Amino acid sequence: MRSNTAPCPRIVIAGAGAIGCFVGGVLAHAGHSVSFLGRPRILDRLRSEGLRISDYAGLDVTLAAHTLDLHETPEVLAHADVILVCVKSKATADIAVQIAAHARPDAIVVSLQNGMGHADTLRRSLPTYDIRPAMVPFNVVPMENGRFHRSTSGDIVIGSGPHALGQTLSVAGLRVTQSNEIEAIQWGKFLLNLNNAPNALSGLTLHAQLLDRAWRRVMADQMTEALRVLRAHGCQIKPTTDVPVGLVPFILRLPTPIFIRVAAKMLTIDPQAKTSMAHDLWAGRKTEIDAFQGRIIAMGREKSIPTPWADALMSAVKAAEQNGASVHSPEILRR
Ligand SMILES: NC(=O)C1=CN([C@@H]2O[C@H](COP(=O)(O)OP(=O)(O)OC[C@H]3O[C@@H](n4cnc5c(N)ncnc54)[C@H](OP(=O)(O)O)[C@@H]3O)[C@@H](O)[C@H]2O)C=CC1
Ligand SMILES: CC(C)(CO)C(=O)C(=O)O
Repeated sequence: MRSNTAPCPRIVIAGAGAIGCFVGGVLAHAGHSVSFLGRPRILDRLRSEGLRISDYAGLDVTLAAHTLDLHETPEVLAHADVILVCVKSKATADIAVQIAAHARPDAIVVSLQNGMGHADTLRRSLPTYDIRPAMVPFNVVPMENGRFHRSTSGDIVIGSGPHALGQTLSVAGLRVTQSNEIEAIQWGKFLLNLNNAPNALSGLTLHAQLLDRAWRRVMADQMTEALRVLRAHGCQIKPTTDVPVGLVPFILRLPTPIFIRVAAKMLTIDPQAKTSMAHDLWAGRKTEIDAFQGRIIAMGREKSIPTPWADALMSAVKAAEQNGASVHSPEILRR
């Protein structure tokens, strides 16, 4: 970034989808200069309807179409002080090449993606850039007519670095903090993302899935399996909530009436929320399963730890990607 104190950096959203449109919309609404790089599928809707951003706390704003700076080609990256990478895991290497081709060398590149290792992928093409991994704790639901609704709470955390970027990006409706422990924080979120696959296969909203004990047991069992693998690798894990990670599987296995009382905070989700993988799978798009269960399978192999849950969920999601999504029961996955 040109200056440590640049009051209003130019921000480019690299990948205008659910997270990119919501975060970019909130920043633009707060007065930041924001450009959106995305696909016609999304941008055409924004051109005709504007960008509507809403959240669980009552935010509901439409940014008029003529105020939006929308781009389908990467030349816009040349104007960025800050690039927020909001593409899915598999698109990271491609966007890194585009950033390398167009962005200024002093642009700060922040990965707002789920999964581990995206900062490293970006660094391979951008070895001299200030690259910041980040963790987005909340869910954004892409809705009809160019509306993006944030359905859960939490602050974005970005890795510490030379600029007080968290402060710059914090605006009304969106708090961004910085941390020296970003990798541990990302592992904490990674554990939650292991539920993206069961949620997608269940066909349920997150709220309905959490109220179903059989699905909660699936979540608990695969989290226990993943914790064994991550601990064998010595990974530091910081939970995204006040509950220690080791306790979460126990809480998930509780009978539903007790779970509802103990985990009231976990159930504070808007009724329409589904994971990003659910949206992809049911729209016939490829998912991020390789970055989630795929990672556990690979890490398990390295330590000769069997990962039957990750294997089963991987197979079910790959089959659904190939043959079309269908509603699964928790019992089918248990076989
Ligand atoms: N949705 C959510 O609630 C949350 C998502 N995340 C994470 O954030 C990341 C983004 O997720 P999400 O917003 O849901 O994803 P989306 O698929 O909704 O948005 C990404 C968009 O970027 C586009 N894109 C990909 N490559 C390029 C490119 N080179 N140039 C222009 N546009 C491009 C994609 O198009 P195309 O599909 O054609 O490639 C897509 O429209 C993921 O890692 C996800 O796990 C994190 C927290 C919550
Ligand atoms: C739902 C949430 C916030 C956690 O699993 C998410 O990260 C996603 O939808 O990808």
